[in-house]
Amino acid sequence: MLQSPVSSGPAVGTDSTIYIERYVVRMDSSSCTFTANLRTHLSPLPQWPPYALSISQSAVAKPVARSLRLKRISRIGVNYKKFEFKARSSMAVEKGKGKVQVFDSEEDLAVSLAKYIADLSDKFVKERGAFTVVLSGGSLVKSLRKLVESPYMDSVEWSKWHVFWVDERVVPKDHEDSNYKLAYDCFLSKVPIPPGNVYAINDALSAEGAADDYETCLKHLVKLNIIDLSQATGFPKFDLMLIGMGPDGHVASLFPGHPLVHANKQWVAFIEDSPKPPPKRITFTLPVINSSANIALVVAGAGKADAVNVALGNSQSSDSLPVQMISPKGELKWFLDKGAASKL
Ligand SMILES: O=C1O[C@H](COP(=O)(O)O)[C@@H](O)[C@H](O)[C@H]1O
Repeated sequence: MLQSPVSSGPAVGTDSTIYIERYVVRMDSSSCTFTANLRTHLSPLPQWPPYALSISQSAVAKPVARSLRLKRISRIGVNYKKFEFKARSSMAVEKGKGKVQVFDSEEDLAVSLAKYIADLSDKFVKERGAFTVVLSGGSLVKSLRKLVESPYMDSVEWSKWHVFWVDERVVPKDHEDSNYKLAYDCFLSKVPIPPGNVYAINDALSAEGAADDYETCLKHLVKLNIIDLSQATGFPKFDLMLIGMGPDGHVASLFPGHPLVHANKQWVAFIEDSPKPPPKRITFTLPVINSSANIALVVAGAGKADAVNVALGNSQSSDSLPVQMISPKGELKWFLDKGAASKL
């Protein structure tokens, strides 16, 4: 089974043939599992808080799906092969609300996402000596799996990463609903990010307390220049937010029709009546999300096609879905698989 480009990822968006230097061929599956011994994993958790130590409709063009032609050319050795490779994604289409890329499969999406994240990591580490990354829960985390493979495992400067959550369920960190646990099992436990750079919520507090505590922590990290502050908005400016979307068009824990969507004062808000269980959660507010330097909206699966169509299609619907309210000061990039883009 083809797993990861070793020396360069497949460039996308052109008709041209792309030469991939080599692919690692493995028979095992890379999907994450949840069989880890959490107690062991949770033992090195950092203290909390760690400092006591977020189309122009006329411009919409239908993405053109391209087919994969994979032809083996030659290679020495068992694991390394050279392929003639046709890009597996459609052209990147510029829309008023960002750049949209549609991939033939979620696997191709994951390959491109890894390269995008690694490139941004390089850029920010060079520019400011740190990389602030905000994760979502849910299906987004599985799409990060290529980052824990070659070449990124060795090339990314993990020690410079600072990891946050755009939303978190107020449950113990070893609970199946915890976004922290999901990220830990699938991603964080496999990369050498210093535990003190992983900012989980204080799960001993109420939802309100956890939101206040998280906001206090963010403010402290702004003072330390670990997180940038947007001069334009006065809200924190994260280097990259990796945001998933629910089938109903919710992002973070901002749900359609919920008043929290309009919260514009606080950085971190709490919710105790989330329509999606569990009910108690904390979430970044939209002004924080939209102050990001970069946002990747990662959406896979036909079950989300309707919401994607509302957000990016030609329908004249009003701004009713939270995902439509993502409009960052920085760059917005959509990573869609064919299923998610099937109604565009
Ligand atoms: O509850 C949540 O849902 C969204 C979407 O999850 P998905 O599994 O449909 O991708 C997620 O982005 C968010 O972080 C999470 O708390």
